[in-house]
Amino acid sequence: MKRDPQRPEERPEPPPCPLLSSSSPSSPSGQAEGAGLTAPVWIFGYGSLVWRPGFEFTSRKVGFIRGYSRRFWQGDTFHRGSEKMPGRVVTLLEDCGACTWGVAYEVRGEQVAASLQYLNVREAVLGGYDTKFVEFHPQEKDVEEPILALVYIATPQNPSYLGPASEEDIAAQIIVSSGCAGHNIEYLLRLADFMRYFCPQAEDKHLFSIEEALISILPCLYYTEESLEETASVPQKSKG
Ligand SMILES: N[C@@H](CCC(=O)N[C@@H](CS)C(=O)NCC(=O)O)C(=O)O
Repeated sequence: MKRDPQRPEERPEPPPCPLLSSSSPSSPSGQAEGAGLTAPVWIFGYGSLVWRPGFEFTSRKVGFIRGYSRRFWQGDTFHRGSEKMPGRVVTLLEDCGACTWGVAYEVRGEQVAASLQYLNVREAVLGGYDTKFVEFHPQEKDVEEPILALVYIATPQNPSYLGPASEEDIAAQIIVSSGCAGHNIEYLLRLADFMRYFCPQAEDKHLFSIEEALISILPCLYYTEESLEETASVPQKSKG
């Protein structure tokens, strides 16, 4: 039977997450895990993880990673889309002059295995993301050294990768997509809101151009009370 990589149950097994060691209770890491002494792990989120981590964490910091740009270039047939209408979610594009802002979460003790097992399913198995380690730079200046963090990146080799498209086409695809986690519009707007409120100093032309394109297609999303009153006060053109 032809393998359909789009179907989650048929997706090729993702590479094992480096931190989910199959350590036995007798091995040092197994004993540490058993005693809840696992070393803390930092997980960097830059898409839905910034507003819906979905796992328990000890602390979190807003900040950025260097050398990557955020792009709505990953298809999604589960969380924010379907097999017939794949949604678009974000991944990272290697871009040596760029920074991507997001949130790093610190997990400790039993939170480590629980969060990594949860994310392995949500991101790797269902989302097509791989894992790698990056240097995270907290926004707070009291932390000098960057923090090593795990990040989930969807590479062009994964079967759901969609790659570049115009901001207008991406917005149009987002407007018609929804999945098990909700509408793709919510995914875009919550990420844009996160950036506006928590990283107002950061630029993200790609994200805000898509949001702008979406508003021009769906202005109702962004009418405020005042603008509706203004519109109402505009004298109606006489039908002639
Ligand atoms: N790995 C990125 C993107 C994560 C992401 O958006 N993954 C999708 C998987 S396709 C997801 O978890 N969606 C859940 C949701 O949309 O609520 C991050 O760190 O935030």
